[in-house]
Amino acid sequence: MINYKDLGLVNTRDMFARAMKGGYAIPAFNFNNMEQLQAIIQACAETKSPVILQVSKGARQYANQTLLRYMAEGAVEYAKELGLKHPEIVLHLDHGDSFETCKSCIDMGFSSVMIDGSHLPYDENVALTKKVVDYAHQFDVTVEGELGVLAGVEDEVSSDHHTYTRPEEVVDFVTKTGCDSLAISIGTSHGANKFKPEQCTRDANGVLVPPPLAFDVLDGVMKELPGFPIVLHGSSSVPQEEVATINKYGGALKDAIGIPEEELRKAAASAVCKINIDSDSRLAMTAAIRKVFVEKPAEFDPRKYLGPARDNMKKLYEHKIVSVLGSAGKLAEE
Ligand SMILES: O=C(CO)COP(=O)(O)O
Ligand SMILES: O=C[C@H](O)COP(=O)(O)O
Ligand SMILES: [Zn+2]
Ligand SMILES: [Zn+2]
Repeated sequence: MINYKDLGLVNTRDMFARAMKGGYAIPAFNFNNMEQLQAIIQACAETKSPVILQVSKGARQYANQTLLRYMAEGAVEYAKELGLKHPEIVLHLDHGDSFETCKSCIDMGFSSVMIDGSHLPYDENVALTKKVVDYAHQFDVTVEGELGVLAGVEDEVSSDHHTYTRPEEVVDFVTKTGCDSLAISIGTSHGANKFKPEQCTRDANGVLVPPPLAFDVLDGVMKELPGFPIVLHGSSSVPQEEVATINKYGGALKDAIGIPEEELRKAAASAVCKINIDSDSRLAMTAAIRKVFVEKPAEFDPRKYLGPARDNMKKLYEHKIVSVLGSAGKLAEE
């Protein structure tokens, strides 16, 4: 049993309270490998931003959960080396799928967990989330629950149909479970193809324009739960210049489209305190690597393509922090 506080990590409580007051959101970036983690920490150190490092089930399988945990511990020291006296780094389990997974993360030093019972019948979601909260809170670990189903991977019935969060359920859910934040569904989804072309319109230049998010649902939730931290999953913007680079250098991404950054700015200014971004980092990494492979086909030192990939991800993370989420300069102590 290791407590995250001994690793220099923090939970989300204070971070979210400040983000709520200040009208900005904390970036939640997924990481699976060293270059991604370096890019995240470099971006946070330069912008003096708090950050949530997310580990998914897929990341645990790919990289090993113990190794990722030690990498996050190392990230605290790395952030200090880069000049932050008091880094604020959360190590968070993304989409925890069982009590056992959440417990094992808490026991090895995670400071925050998501228990995703959104696909379960309501009462089962409540019971599972409460069980995780009761365990987590003994160690001051914060818990994110979820109500509503995101389109796509979370929605196994059909990807056409998604279920927005029902504002009339949120007070009951939060009261019964004691969760610290709530992920909601208002039209975002995971991956780089968030909308079908037929759901979109086209602007004067023929560029796809996605349908707007359901801000009325977010408003409804905020009315029911004033001051409660809300989380948005599936919030990559799918930068079209990265998509174009990937396709120029041999990729085959079709109809890739994300959430316009203007909508994320609006969400960040509201009760949305955590914005999850993974796909954009994957696109930035892939674009940079493809470019090197095509332009320098004789290169075989991985540092020569993973280095540019890291730089491109760092640029993306900084952009999100500074120009979209507004978390730059928001550390509690300098
Ligand atoms: O929600 C996410 C991780 O939980 C990531 O969403 P994106 O696929 O939009 O980056
Ligand atoms: O929620 C999804 C995240 O982007 C993690 O994705 P993954 O399950 O492929 O690691
Ligand atoms: Zn979910
Ligand atoms: Zn997610």
